[in-house]
Amino acid sequence: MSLTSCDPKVIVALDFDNQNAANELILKLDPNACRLKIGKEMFTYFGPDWVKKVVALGFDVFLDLKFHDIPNTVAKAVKAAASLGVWMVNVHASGGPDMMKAAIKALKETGTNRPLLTAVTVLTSMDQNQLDSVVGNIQISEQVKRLALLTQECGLDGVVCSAQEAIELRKVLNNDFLLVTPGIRPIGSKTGDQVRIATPLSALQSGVNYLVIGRPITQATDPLSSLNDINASICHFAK
Ligand SMILES: O=c1ccn([C@@H]2O[C@H](COP(=O)(O)O)[C@@H](O)[C@H]2O)c(=O)[nH]1
Repeated sequence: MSLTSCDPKVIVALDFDNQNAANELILKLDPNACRLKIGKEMFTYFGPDWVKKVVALGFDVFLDLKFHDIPNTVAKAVKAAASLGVWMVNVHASGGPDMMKAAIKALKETGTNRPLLTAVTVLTSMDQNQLDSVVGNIQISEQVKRLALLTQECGLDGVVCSAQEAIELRKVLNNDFLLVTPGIRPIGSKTGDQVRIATPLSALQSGVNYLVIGRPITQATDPLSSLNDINASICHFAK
């Protein structure tokens, strides 16, 4: 079953080292059925011109470069990302309030059709031990909540978090503040390096806005069928 929606919930993470392989998949996809995410690997190999080509095909593109630097540098970087016509860009919330405020200010100055700006809270590959070795003495759920509230105070559009935190976050954040969640694994798919995972349906039931899904689609024998199955499983949430 294929499903088309004017607000596709699935963002397909294109993590390929081969542009032809990515293009082959993209040509099978429908911008009404999914959005696309281009991350550090593909951006580093294939650059801004390729991003513009994907945008020109009509896809909403999340440029997932997770900027984390001093405010002036990040402000200029998000402005450069906006010039590619992408739908969403992101920074690390742990870069702090001055950096996040500089980034959203720079985007607002680019005009009304600016990309959405989200901030990464705690990577979905991290468990409590990993977090303890970076930031001591705080539970993952608390750290995610702290960074999400800070991100909202700084005026950004949403956060990247795990769907496991969504129910608690929805209690304290504005309804229109976006929750974008990687670590999505349909039942039976390999976890890989993801730790804080959820199924597509349970994520949306928890209040998530967008599902970032890479390998369960891109590494499937039939990626289009995998995407269609996921969309069918969440058709209740399609607008
Ligand atoms: O906390 C985060 C932030 C970003 N990601 C990115 O999402 C995709 C997930 O791909 P899968 O193949 O579905 O695991 C990947 O591009 C990551 O860089 C994340 O996983 N967690």
